[in-house]
Amino acid sequence: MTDKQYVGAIDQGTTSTRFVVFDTTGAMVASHQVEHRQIYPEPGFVEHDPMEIRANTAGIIAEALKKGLIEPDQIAAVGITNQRETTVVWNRHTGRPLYNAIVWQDTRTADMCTALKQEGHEPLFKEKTGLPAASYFSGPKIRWILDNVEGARAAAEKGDALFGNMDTWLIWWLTGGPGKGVHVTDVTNASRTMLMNLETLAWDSELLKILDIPEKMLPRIMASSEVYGHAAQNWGLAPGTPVSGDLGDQQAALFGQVCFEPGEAKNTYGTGCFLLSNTGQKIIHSNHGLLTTLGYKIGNEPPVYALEGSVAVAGSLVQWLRDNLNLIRTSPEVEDLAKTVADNGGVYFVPAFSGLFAPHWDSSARGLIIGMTHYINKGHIARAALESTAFQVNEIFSAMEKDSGIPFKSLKVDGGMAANDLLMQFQADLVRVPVIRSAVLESTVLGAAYAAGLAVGFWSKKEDLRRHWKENGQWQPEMAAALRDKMCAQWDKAIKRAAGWKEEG
Ligand SMILES: Nc1ncnc2c1ncn2[C@@H]1O[C@H](COP(=O)(O)OP(=O)(O)O)[C@@H](O)[C@H]1O
Ligand SMILES: O=P(O)(O)OC[C@H](O)CO
Repeated sequence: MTDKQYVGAIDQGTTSTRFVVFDTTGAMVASHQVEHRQIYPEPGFVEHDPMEIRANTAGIIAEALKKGLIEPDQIAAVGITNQRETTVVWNRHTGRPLYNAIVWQDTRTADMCTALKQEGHEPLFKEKTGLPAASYFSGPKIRWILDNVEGARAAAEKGDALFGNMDTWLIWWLTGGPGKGVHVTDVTNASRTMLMNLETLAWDSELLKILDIPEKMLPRIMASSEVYGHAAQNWGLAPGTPVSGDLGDQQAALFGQVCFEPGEAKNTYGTGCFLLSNTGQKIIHSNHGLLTTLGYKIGNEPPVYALEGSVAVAGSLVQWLRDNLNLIRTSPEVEDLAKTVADNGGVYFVPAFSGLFAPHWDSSARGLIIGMTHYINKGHIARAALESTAFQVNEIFSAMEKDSGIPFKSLKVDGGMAANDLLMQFQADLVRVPVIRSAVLESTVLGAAYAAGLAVGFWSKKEDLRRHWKENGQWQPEMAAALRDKMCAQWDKAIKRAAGWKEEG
């Protein structure tokens, strides 16, 4: 037990990093968030500056505590959750990254993945890691850095270069950096690398050999809730604060939405959109294009697995309407713009900006807007953009039902884009079950706080966390079945036209 009043968690997301402080009831008491630069050096490349993210993280911790009038020594423990797959390789002596972070959305390794398929390796990756050979995952990104950044391979082979996703990078710095920082990750993040064996929860030497990645550079794989190390000076935290929760953001949302039983599922609408369903201690391999992934592992308890449907582009399409087309000034304005028209006017928008993820796994697909006529105005484009998220979710929802063999009775949702009521109604119309929105849209960061708090006795057992969950809004299916089916058929046609667009090379 602890006499401290709060737990804090860092959410290192694709577009921003936030620090949130929670009390014992799971209520948010303070938070602060800053965006970081999106770096697009060429089509298909997406990078972040790891040093910028590191500096932002220190800043937001101090600012959140200041805003909430919270003293650092009132924080019992800190958790972290992160955009998954995004890959950093850095020098262990200086802490300098060898290259920018290669973001999960980046498709530069598409040809490498095609080659893995052509060489017949994909079934082994699927069987051992639950993942197809796709540019989305960390393994190919590490290999790209080793092959393309001068000196990287030699440094990795000597043990001078370390790999990490954003959790590993930040925990290493948080616990002291060069010479002191712990080099760790958790099972959920490791399960997104194409390198971890789902059964042994260890790096798989056969897969490392195929991708030619030295094991020396990989972090130690730990549970999602255990003490990894303690905060160093200069992070705005009391030195010695336990760092004790680590989950990839989508698994953190599953945990934050208290989906602890097999069959419980959640869908998070953020930059991308991710539907995860708890499958308990069973490793279920999908026959419908879903991923098998780790759900969470609490201390010494057995691991919990999940099935996942991943959508690459959801809220980021709204940001694109804002930043690249200047159709709106803020993301929430997309709802008002979409409401200026009664329907999509026949327009379908397939946002395959990073290829298509589940259930298609087509790295060569590219975005399209189809069905254009003189009648179409910006309201229709906004509406089609919002609808594209719901259509993609509907595809993974159906795949999930087919794989599990059990129809869902409802869909629990969260994430920044779930604030959009028009989208929630259209989503309910497509999936034909009630859509139930959690009162805490930031379930991601709450899940990381829960994991950190459980490890230090701030909360004694996960079952106690259920009582904190509250609903904020429900949407019932209203659309006539014939119209819904017609729209889904149009969407299928649009998807087929986006497929296979980019030539190799
Ligand atoms: N009212 C809204 N309608 C549509 N999209 C929204 C709305 N509010 C936020 N978004 C989108 O949601 C995303 C932010 O959600 P968040 O959960 O913070 O994402 P992440 O954790 O991926 O950074 C952004 O892409 C933004 O464009
Ligand atoms: O940053 P988010 O919340 O969109 O999440 C990104 C995912 O973790 C990518 O797999």
